[in-house]
Order: sequence, then C-alpha cells, then structure tokens
Amino acid sequence: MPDRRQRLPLRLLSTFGSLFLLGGTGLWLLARAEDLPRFDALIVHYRPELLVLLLIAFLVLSLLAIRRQLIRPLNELVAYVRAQQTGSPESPPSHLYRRRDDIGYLAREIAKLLHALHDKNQQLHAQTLNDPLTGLGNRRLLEQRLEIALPLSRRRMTPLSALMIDVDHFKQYNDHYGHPAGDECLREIANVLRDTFRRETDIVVRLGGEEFLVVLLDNQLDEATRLAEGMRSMLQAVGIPHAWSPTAKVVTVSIGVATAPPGTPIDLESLLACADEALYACKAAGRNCTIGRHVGAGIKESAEMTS
Ligand SMILES: Nc1nc2c(ncn2[C@@H]2O[C@H](COP(=O)(O)OP(=O)(O)OP(=O)(O)O)[C@@H](O)[C@H]2O)c(=O)[nH]1
Repeated sequence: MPDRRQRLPLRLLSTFGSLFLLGGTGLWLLARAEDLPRFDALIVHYRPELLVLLLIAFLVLSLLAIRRQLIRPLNELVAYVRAQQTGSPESPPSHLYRRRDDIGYLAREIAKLLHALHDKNQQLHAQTLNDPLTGLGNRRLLEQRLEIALPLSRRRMTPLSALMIDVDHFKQYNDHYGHPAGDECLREIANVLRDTFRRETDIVVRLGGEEFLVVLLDNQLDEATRLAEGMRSMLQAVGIPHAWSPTAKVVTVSIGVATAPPGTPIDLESLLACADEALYACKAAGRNCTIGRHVGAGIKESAEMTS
C-alpha cells in the first residue's frame, strides 16, 4: 500500500524510477538481442529505430506523468483562485485540499490566504463606512444607503425625513472639560441616538465634529419631529453635566428636521440643505429645540424649548 504521506518529489521519483526501469530493461534486451539468434537479423537491422521508439515512449510517458501530477492540479488551483474573486471564499476542490503532497499543501495555504484576505477586506470595508470615534456610520455609509433608499421611497411614494442634530455649545464643553471628555460626550450622544433610532431602516451617522444625521424612511414630519424630541429629552435625562453652557446645566442638542413628502423628487443635498436650514432656525431660536419643515415649504412646526 503506498505511503499516503509521501511528498510530490517521492511520487515523481517513483514514477520516473519505474519509467527508467522499463526503458532500461528494453535497452538491455536490445543490447542482448545479438545473442539471440532468432531475432538477430531483425534486431540488428532495426536497433536504432527501436532505440528511438523506446526513447519517444519514455518521453511521452514522462510528459503524461508530469501533466497528471503537476500541470492538471496546478491548472485546477488557478481556476479555483480565479473563481474566488468575489464573495466569500470557498474551500478548494477536496481532491486537491486533501492531497498530502506539496500540491495539497499549496492548496491549503492558498485557501488560508484567501480567507485572511477576505476578513481583512471586510474589516477595511467596515472601517470605511464607520466613524471610528462613535462606531456610528459615516457620510459614506449614508450615501451608500441612500443610493437605494431615495429611489425606493420615490417609487413606493413614501415620505423621507432627515434629522440634523448638532450639540449646543460644544466648543465650550471641549474648552472646559478637555478634548478627551468631549470625545466621551460624543460617544454618549451616539449611544442615545442608537437607543432612539432602532429600526433596521434608520440610518444614523456622524457627519463630522459634533454633528449627527439620522435619516428615517417612511416617517411623516410629525412622527419624525416626535422622534427627534424623544432623542432630545433622552439626552437631557442622561444629564451629561455642562456647567459652561449658556443654554442648560447639561449637554443639549438642536435638531433640524426636514421631510420630503411622498413622491417628492429629492436628492441627498437638497434634503440635507433643508434640514440644515431648520437646524439654523433652532440655533437662532435659542438652541435645545427641534424645528421641522417640509422640503420646499416654510417652517412647519417648532417643538418645545427647554432650558
Ligand atoms: N472632543 C471632540 N471635539 C470635537 C470633535 N470634532 C469637533 N469638535 C469640536 O466641536 C466644537 C464645535 O464648535 P462649534 O462649531 O463652534 O459649535 P458649538 O460650540 O457647539 O456651538 P453651537 O453649535 O452654535 O451651539 C469645536 O470646538 C471642535 O473642536 C471631536 O471629534 N471630538
């Protein structure tokens, strides 16, 4: 029974060894042919041709062995690697993966490498879509999700709301509590956002600095404003002290809400511009409040202000 753990060189050695033995025997017989009176004339006459024929047979058999043992499995490996260009990698064909020789070793190493590359890619992909400070999404994620959400909401005639959320007097917070405390404060706010907007379809991102954005699919202005108010009160209930804020004793936010009514042809920029205008109105109105408006309309409603 052949040793299953033999390596490729051993296999080749045994294949070539057999071929050499075969060829050698043939040559020896030819060499001895002169001693055999029966074949004498025939062998002497055809010896050069027979030698060439034996050599050719030897070469053909060698090439076949190389093709079977090396070239075919290597081609299969190449085909396997090519098939793994997209999606999560699968295992190589089992007859290659299980081989105990160098080809099997190569197949297993390639599979390991492809899996590691896939994991790394996933990691990098997540990093490009997430804000490293808060773990929320970033603008890129927002754009990616809205690429699908905007046309879908138009097609299904559903409303679309954007909540632009800005921390009040955050510069004072940083100045007095320090930048690391400022970072921690942003993380707390991110947690409140996560707790408030829990639907799978809610898109919650940090746009940068102390500005966050939430996009709600299928929420009318009243509902979006109510949710924004819920988030604002929850943050106040958390009560992150802000002794230097002229608005309140705790960290507060101002929220501008913009809603595109069903069927409104809208793009991200116009939705954000409208939410920004509403936010600006909040800041002008004294901060720590929510103001909502329909896209293309004047200020629709203003929610409570708390000091
Ligand atoms: N800790 C921390 N601070 C940040 C970060 N990004 C931006 N900031 C700070 O956020 C502050 C934003 O200041 P402003 O734009 O003046 O806004 P504000 O002080 O909140 O004033 P209003 O929005 O008008 O209430 C600046 O001091 C920035 O340095 C961050 O990642 N971490």
